[in-house]
Amino acid sequence: MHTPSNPFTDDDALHVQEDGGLLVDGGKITASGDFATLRTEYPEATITDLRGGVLLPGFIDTHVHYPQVRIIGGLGMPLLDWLDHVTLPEEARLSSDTYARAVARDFLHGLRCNGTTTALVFGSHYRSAVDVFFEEAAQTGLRTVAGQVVSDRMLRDELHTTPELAYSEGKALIERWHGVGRARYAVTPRFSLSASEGILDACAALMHEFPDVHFTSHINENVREVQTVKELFPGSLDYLDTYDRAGLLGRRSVLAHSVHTTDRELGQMAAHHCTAAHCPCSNSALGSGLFPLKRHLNAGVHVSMGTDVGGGTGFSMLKEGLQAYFMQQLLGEGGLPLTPAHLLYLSTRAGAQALDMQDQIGDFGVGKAFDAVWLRPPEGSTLDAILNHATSSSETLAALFANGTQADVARVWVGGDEVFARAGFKGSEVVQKQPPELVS
Ligand SMILES: O=c1[nH]c(=O)c2nc[nH]c2[nH]1
Ligand SMILES: [Zn+2]
Repeated sequence: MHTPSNPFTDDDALHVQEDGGLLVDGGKITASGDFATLRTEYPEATITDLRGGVLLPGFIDTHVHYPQVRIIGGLGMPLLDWLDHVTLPEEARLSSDTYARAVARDFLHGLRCNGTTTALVFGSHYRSAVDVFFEEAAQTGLRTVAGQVVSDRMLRDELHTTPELAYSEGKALIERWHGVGRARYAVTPRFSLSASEGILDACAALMHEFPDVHFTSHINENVREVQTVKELFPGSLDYLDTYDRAGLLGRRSVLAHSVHTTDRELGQMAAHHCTAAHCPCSNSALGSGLFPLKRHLNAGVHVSMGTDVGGGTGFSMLKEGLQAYFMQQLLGEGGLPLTPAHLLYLSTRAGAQALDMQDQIGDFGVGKAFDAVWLRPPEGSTLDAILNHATSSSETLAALFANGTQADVARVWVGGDEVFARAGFKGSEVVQKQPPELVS
């Protein structure tokens, strides 16, 4: 199942192939269709038999923090208290490269064992911890867009930098990592609350010098945060304007949360072709608010989804999709009822568009990389029972979002390379050189 078009504008966006096949060559999809037909057309192809499960495009998480994997679950606080008491003390520990490497491994494992194949990752405030992250990411084969987080006020001294250092360290990281293997760079001021105009200008200088890097930050997440930003930037029209004036907004800009965004800001986000990364579990856990999805879409703002680990509650994009659905239900008249096709789109293709990678990933179209997650619930599990009795593909997809967890992720590929296999599903036992006799 995949969504090669946008279900918010196309009622037939969900494509389902029962007993389908994908021909993969050099990591890319070169043909697709009915399995029996493909088997006749390509008799020499090695077959990976994925019956008994559902194959989806790999999930694309467009907002997630690498230093926060070990503090997931700090419930009971609003954003600014949670940052002070839980998050920033942990982020300061990444001054140690040894600690940072262990955290990076935990983080990357969390992504791939949940079926996430591409992520836009908030890095560390420490340059060396960002190097460590990219080194470890290269080992896993995941696609990562990541950057050094920069701030020069309101956090803790050891996490602050200067505009000059932000520029020089950012430049060195871009030159070392951007476009190397599956890594890309994102210029990442933490949020305007912790950034002077000088830091935002340093970020803009990097983006001017390297026009194909990405930009990401937070926006309009929490009412107290929004008020403080207003006081800190008296010359700006609103929160978005603090980034806009610095020249940071464009097609590759992803702004996380956007819960309390005004109509003026939405109009400007659309005009700049920015993406809002909706993080429903984080918004629920930190009590930030209910994301106005309908207003974003009506204004023409592109929306993707992120887990926001560790404000969010885990790496599962299935859980995130379900929470997005819940929040729209809770909004009543103001909400947008979401179908399983919307949830799949938000978890996959919408993320590819946010990263301007829609020509390479996000669906199973011919020419795309084979980035995929095979969901196969353990035999005897509740989800297994539900899927065995589902009467339509839409029911199957809804059940995956409502019940699916990490335990249901059996195999994951990026560019045709297997990056995760659950115990018992390691490649060789289901790959056969000769086509098996089909068993109905
Ligand atoms: O959810 C969030 N997590 C963070 O780490 C953060 N920093 C600034 N604003 C933030 N919001
Ligand atoms: Zn965040």
